[in-house]
Amino acid sequence: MLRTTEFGCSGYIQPVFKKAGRVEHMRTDRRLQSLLQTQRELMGKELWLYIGINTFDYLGSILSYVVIAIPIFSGVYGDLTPTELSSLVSKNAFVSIYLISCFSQLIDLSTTVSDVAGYTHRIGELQETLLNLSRQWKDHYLEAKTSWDLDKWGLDSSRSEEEMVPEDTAFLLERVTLAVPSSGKLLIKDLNLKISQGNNLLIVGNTGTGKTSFLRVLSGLWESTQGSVSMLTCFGPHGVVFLPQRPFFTDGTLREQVIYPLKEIYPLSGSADDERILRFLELAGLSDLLARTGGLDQQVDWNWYDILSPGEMQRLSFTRLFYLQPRYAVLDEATSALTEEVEHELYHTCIHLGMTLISVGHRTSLERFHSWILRLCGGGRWELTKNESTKCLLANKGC
Ligand SMILES: Nc1ncnc2c1ncn2[C@@H]1O[C@H](COP(=O)(O)OP(=O)(O)OP(=O)(O)O)[C@@H](O)[C@H]1O
Repeated sequence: MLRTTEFGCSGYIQPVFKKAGRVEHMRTDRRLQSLLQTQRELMGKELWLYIGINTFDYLGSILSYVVIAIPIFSGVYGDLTPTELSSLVSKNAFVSIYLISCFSQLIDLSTTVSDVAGYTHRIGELQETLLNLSRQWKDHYLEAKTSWDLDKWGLDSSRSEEEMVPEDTAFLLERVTLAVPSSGKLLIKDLNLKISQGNNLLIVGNTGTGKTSFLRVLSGLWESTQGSVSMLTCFGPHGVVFLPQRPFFTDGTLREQVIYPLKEIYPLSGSADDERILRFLELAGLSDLLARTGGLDQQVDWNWYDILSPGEMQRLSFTRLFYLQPRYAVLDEATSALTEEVEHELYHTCIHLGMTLISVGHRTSLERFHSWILRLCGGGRWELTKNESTKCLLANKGC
């Protein structure tokens, strides 16, 4: 029986899947029929090829006797003794059969060659795409920007003084226009924005107005259509960490989930690291997870997506964020599965740990943690407003 995970469903989708059993059965059946139809067509074509090859093999050997029979019966070899004649017939049959076998091998070889050509073509295409991607990557991002140990952009002495950007700035956007790459739908037009330390930014707007796309541009996944986007800090604990809408988990122990994507620092980090992780698990409300896994380093054979509820997944991503403690945290609806109270606690901890937040969210309760609000209105329109009510709240680093 197929497990639900083989359909890409986590345990939390099972009830829906169970009720939709008949529909799924019909859809699977339809796909299977289409697969069988393709196989039938393929077999139909291959059948004629194999009939041709085998007929050539068998009839070819008979044909050699027919060919030699004509001169024998027409008297061309009338002066040969029966022994010489039989030797001639067998020699002729041997040569013919050898020739036919060589032809058969050539035909077999052509099938193999066409298979190899197909594979080579695919590998070639993959290589070409990878080359193009790496070329694009090199064109648009300095190698140093992707490094975790990047020196600050502001310290680059090759830049003139006018070009210098304050060290506490993470992103600088100049006249940025953004459209969906596949459809060209305009999302943001002519946006100027500087995201610097201590200025938390909340991005709001209706569904599909481009909030997540804007974060994609900040992270460098998408390019802006016009204008320039500069990321002036590095990815990682000393710079910026992105928390996506759907948390990402690797396979492995609880510690590996928390410290991801760091791996090498453990076990050098020692017991102080354990204490930090335990504290952050507690702050994120996940102390019970330790009992479920049997310890930080206990190997587990489950898929983390199957055993955690959506809310627990978001709490675990926050544990990771607390552990990495970056200067900037980009949160894409990172608390959508949690209650307002929990959201309040998690945001409070982030601010307390000194992070500058760039959040996407729909709840108005988020506004209190952000000093700037960028509202995307659709069709490229946007509004950037200062949220005065948070002044003392953020200054006190508490709510
Ligand atoms: N990978 C993609 N390929 C093509 N179009 C995309 C892709 N991702 C998003 N879009 C389109 O870009 C537009 C903006 O999507 P985006 O996810 O940024 O919206 P959003 O404001 O974050 O929405 P939501 O509030 O639902 O998360 C939508 O029309 C969407 O269909």
